[in-house]
Amino acid sequence: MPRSAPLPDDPVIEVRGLRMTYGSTEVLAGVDLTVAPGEVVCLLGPNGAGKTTTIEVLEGFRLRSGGDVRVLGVDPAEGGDDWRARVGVVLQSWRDHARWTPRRLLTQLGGYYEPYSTPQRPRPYPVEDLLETVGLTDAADRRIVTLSGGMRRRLDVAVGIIGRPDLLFLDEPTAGFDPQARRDFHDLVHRLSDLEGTSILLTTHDLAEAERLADRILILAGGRIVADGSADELTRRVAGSSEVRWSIGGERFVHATADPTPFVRRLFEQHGDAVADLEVHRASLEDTYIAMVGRQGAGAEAPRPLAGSVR
Ligand SMILES: Nc1ncnc2c1ncn2[C@@H]1O[C@H](COP(=O)(O)OP(=O)(O)OP(=O)(O)O)[C@@H](O)[C@H]1O
Repeated sequence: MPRSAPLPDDPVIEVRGLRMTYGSTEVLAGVDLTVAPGEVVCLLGPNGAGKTTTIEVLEGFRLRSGGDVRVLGVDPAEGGDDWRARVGVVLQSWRDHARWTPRRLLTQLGGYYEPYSTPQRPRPYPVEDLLETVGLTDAADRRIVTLSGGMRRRLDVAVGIIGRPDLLFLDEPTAGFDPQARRDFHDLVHRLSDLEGTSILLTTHDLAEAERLADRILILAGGRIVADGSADELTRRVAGSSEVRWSIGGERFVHATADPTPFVRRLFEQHGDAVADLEVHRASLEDTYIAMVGRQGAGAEAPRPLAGSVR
């Protein structure tokens, strides 16, 4: 049945039952995910979980084995030039045009987007602005082959956004970035999302980065999405508890609780000034991630408590 034109509030990505097998190996066993317009969603998962595979199917670079996939209302396997012009891609590694300069490459690529410019979304991004935005102004006329790894990566990001995409895919965009470059990149993602309304799906192994950037985090493990929510939601849902540590008269205590405030209040009501060395440790996204992925690996269903009460 033909689909009607997508509405502005339709999901930019809608995936149901995505499957991918390489030979006899099933990598994706039924992935469901949705990305709303303007959302920044981060896909996490261990090495080999299938994050790049998922992203490349959505980009239209890989043919899936099964399932229903819509990106900007179109099946990426059938996306035409006008669809592709609305999608920005930053691959894990991109090695081409080594003898060109960043300015020449971006000018050339930008030209391809001109026919797809609209009053709401002028295309391409002005090259000088973009060079400035990604911090490559001073390197704009150097041959690409002479750029450092981090500068190459900035150029990769610039290539991904030169067409002012509605939807941007970023596969491990900050691998090899120094802390300053990483912070600049995070600012750029916020700007793209807040000012340009760009929807973004990114993969990373840096959980602090996921926490800082993502409106929503998806964890891919065992071929499926095993967790979907904001960093706070996942931490509460999966780990479910904070850890309170204290000592009284030199003896140390630990207690796990979902709600540490009333627990600490009672502790002081009972023991007053005798309570020393008080620490409240909220489960981190890393605790949550390890619990989720570990649970998947063990095939167990019950949440694993982070800490038990010793008294
Ligand atoms: N073209 C291919 N042919 C056969 N197997 C492949 C192919 N591409 C990927 N794989 C396998 O599929 C699995 C998922 O790979 P993928 O690169 O999607 O994982 P990933 O989650 O992105 O991993 P990483 O975090 O290490 O980048 C891996 O076991 C990989 O070896």
